[in-house]
Amino acid sequence: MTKLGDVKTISLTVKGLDCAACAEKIEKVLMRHEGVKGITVYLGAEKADVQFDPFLIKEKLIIDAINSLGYKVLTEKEEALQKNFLKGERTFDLLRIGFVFLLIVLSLTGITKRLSPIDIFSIIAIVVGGYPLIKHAYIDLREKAITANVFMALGVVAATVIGEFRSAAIIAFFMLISEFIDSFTMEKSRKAIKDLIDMAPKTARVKIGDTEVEIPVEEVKKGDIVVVKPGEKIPVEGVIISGRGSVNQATITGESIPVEKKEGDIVYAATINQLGVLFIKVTHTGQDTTYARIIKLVEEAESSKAPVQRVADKFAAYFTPAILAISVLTFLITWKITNAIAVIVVACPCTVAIATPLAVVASMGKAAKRGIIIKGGRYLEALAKVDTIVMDKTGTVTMGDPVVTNIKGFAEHDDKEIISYAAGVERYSDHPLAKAIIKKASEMGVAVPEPEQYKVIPGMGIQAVVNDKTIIVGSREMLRDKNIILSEGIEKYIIEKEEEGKTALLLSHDSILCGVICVADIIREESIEAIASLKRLGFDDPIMLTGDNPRTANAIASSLGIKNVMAQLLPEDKLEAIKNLESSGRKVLMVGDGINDAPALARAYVGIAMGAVGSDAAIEASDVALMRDEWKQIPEAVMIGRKTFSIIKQNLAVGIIFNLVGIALASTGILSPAMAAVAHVMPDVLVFLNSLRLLK
Ligand SMILES: Nc1ncnc2c1ncn2[C@@H]1O[C@H](COP(=O)(O)OP(=O)(O)OP(=O)(O)O)[C@@H](O)[C@H]1O
Ligand SMILES: [Zn+2]
Repeated sequence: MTKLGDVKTISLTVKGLDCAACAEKIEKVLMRHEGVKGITVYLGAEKADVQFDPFLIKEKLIIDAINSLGYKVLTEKEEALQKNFLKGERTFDLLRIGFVFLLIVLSLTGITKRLSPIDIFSIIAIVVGGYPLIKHAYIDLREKAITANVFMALGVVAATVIGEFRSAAIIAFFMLISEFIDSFTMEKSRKAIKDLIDMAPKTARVKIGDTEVEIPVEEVKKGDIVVVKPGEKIPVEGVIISGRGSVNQATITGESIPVEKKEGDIVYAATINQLGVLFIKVTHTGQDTTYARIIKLVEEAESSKAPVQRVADKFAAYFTPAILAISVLTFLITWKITNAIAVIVVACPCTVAIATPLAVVASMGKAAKRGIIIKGGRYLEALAKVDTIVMDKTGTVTMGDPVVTNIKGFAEHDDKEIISYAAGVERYSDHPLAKAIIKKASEMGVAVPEPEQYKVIPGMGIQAVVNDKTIIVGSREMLRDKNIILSEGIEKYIIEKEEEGKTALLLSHDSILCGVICVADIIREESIEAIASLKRLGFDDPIMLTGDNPRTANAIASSLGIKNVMAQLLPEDKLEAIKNLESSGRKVLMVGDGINDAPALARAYVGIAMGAVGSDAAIEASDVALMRDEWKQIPEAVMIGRKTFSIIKQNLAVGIIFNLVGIALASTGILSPAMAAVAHVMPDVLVFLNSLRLLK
């Protein structure tokens, strides 16, 4: 039973959304209904998520409300038929345009001047062509919205009233074309996102007893065993329990060089098994798979508007009343109704409205296909504006998979003893340094004792009781707090190792220093190249942040060509460092692995997480998630941002200049209403062609 106050969410597929104005209209109208709690419209995904109280309003009423605005909400069944449906609608549109065109040609070839067959043809054209315009205008007016539709209808009606039948027919014709282009362009820019969705597998072959049954992918449950043969798409996310394969993960990472997968490895939905037979135990299905979440992120990303779009929306809001005023003024000054009609006809708020979403949707889809998930239009714009690169050390410029390189025992402790105590202390730690020590212990065949009274000091080390001794493992700072003084010889040894880029961990028991363990992490080769290309993009002074000591940090930084290092930072200091940079006016692009630098990633102007595939936390914390663990995607993401933003600016300029020039020419009578209608279509086409460059 539903009761008052319950909130339910439905996700509707809505057809006919052409520009930001549509989204706003739906949001405004629906919110007026009692019981509707919230609504988000995703233009590119053609979706609306509606939160409502089922006690107060029925689902059907919400759908009807959207339909009554002239859109079409698809039921699941209709959605399945969507493609054919769309095709049908398109041919119908084309037929209508063709028909009106024919009538105009006929009327233009007429010889006689009297209201005769020619004008009658024109009038038929006006009725057929004008009908959808007038219908849309009526719907908008009923909602008290003065939109482009209203203008167009006004133009057609006004021209008809003063007996300019041919002009009216031509206006109707070009308005139809303009609407057609708008819907077509939005659809084209959605292509990259659509491609992603289309790649989702539909069926899975599940092993039941000794037989294999092919079932729809929605019916696969967690724990099922799915069989995937060579050349087949992997339908689910899971772990390989037997078999080996060569898997193309391009759908997720954008990288089409296949990855070798064996027992125990994770495979992702929508990737392709090129070689070998795989038996996969399902861990994630449906909306929980990495693939489904990537799609959802990209779809929802649009609701985060680029700031430049807010400016455009504002412009569009003032634009309409301004045009009406100019049109009236034109009439009052020139006393020519045709000039006033031309003004209304040439004015085109749609170009300004679609300029940004067109570019944003195209770029996000394109980037997603390459394994770069950008979580919103505003991050595309932010990527174009960042001026400072900050990166984390461990796991970001290094592999995050350190190994123990040296062990040195003092005061009669041998290597095995040192590593055994250290491993005991680190036994339950997730820190990469801890993993290195535990791995070394097992390589040396040393047992890992059980720690007690375990105390972690973040960014410093760990203290624990092992075999009745109080042991500390950690940085120099950790020991300094305990008043443990290092001899000159030990100090020299540590400095030497640190200058080689190794991290020295000190081990003490009962306030006596008894050993040093050196750990080294491998630098990612491609980070050197990527940092060099970032410098070419104008990021002259990249900054490295680390909790490690300054000597080790500097050794690593200098091999990357980085001069600016902030070392010995506690986790909260990293956040502070980003805050300080931003308050000094810098726009920071932070690169991290999303594991222990999530707050800094979230705080930065743009946070990019490396190797986010398989790490929910990293995808969550970042603004841009890289599905491939590759540095070269960072300059690529910056380039995508810059290119998109410059195309948006060009689009807006085209829209604004065309309108200004067009209105000037129309009000002075240089553009006739018919010519104005032709001119109206041009900026849309230009903006469309310009945005298509992003899909390349
Ligand atoms: N579990 C641990 N065992 C031993 N030493 C530790 C441990 N955790 C931290 N330390 C010491 O504290 C220092 C800083 O650790 P922190 O976790 O802040 O940075 P990190 O992950 O090593 O490097 P980065 O900041 O570049 O990611 C380490 O270099 C190490 O000396
Ligand atoms: Zn000792």
